[in-house]
Amino acid sequence: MTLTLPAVAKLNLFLHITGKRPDGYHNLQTLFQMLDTGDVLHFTPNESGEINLSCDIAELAGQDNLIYRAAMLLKSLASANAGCQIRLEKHLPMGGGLGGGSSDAATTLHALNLLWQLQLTTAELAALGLKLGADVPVFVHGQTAFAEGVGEHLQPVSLPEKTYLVVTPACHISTAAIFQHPDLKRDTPKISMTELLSSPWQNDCQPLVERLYPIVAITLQWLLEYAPCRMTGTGASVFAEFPDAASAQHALANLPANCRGFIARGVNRSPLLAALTDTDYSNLSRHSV
Ligand SMILES: C[C@@](CO)(OP(=O)(O)O)[C@H](O)COP(=O)(O)OP(=O)(O)OC[C@H]1O[C@@H](n2ccc(N)nc2=O)[C@H](O)[C@@H]1O
Ligand SMILES: Nc1ncnc2c1ncn2[C@@H]1O[C@H](COP(=O)(O)OP(=O)(O)O)[C@@H](O)[C@H]1O
Repeated sequence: MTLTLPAVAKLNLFLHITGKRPDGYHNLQTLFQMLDTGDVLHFTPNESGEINLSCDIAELAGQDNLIYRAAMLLKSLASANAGCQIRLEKHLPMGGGLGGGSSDAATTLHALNLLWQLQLTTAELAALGLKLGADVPVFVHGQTAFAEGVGEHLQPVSLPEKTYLVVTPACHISTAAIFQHPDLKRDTPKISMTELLSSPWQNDCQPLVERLYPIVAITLQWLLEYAPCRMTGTGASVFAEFPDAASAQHALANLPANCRGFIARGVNRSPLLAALTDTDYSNLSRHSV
């Protein structure tokens, strides 16, 4: 049998950097919006004791993929012959501030927890996920949430479910390079979630990224013709909220040549969480190998 599960994207509706920790990581206050769109992963368990990852994009099939690394974290808790063939259908732009790699890792943790009958709780999976990346826990929990710390202290938030146009200009931005940059604004005062939710939303990385990557600034100027817009994460993707899919489609039809774009709906509960809670997987492992 094969278990197929989604791994959706996120937007940072706002992203404030409130300080730098002694270990070099930064404390954030951010609002993670789950989208209904993303990658798809297929898990076929076996008793080979091996993890095999395949993907049409050859560079993603290696052992540095977050999917492989997530599987190896669980492998150390499973029986020696626990194995799995994993196929990644990659749809999300990579390195675009949409969290695609982190989301793939979170879906992998849930899938193998089920298939190998490890019975880890969501909180335990999130703690394991944090070893892989600051963005992994929010995808493990699968809820639109306000986050603090490096993104691991999460408080679910219920937002109106809006339509977004997400646009990714053709440039690759390293998250680490933005966080290391001396000009990054990293002293935004920490304020309460209630105050944040009712203040204008901004991304502290955006001014620096716009300066270092003019294509991001140009893309934001283009999108601003249609709706107020912002950058997600450390970029390069930008997004705007639209009243309906038709108006988002109108902007998408005029996308600049050097950009990719897609329309997605914001959701309070990710499709992964919906699949995990709405499906009865209790018989899964008996039929799985
Ligand atoms: C900034 C955010 C906002 O959602 O998004 P992205 O643009 O990457 O999607 C995330 O916090 C990114 O999370 P993630 O992409 O998992 O980052 P990680 O792999 O943990 O870290 C990459 C590098 O960024 C820096 N880093 C990351 C997170 C953080 N809170 N402080 C940091 O200083 C560190 O230098 C780290 O070595
Ligand atoms: N499953 C994966 N999907 C995408 N990228 C991955 C994956 N595993 C590792 N990576 C690496 O992580 C980097 C950041 O990926 P991604 O999560 O898409 O971006 P971001 O953190 O900006 O949202 C990629 O450039 C790629 O080298």
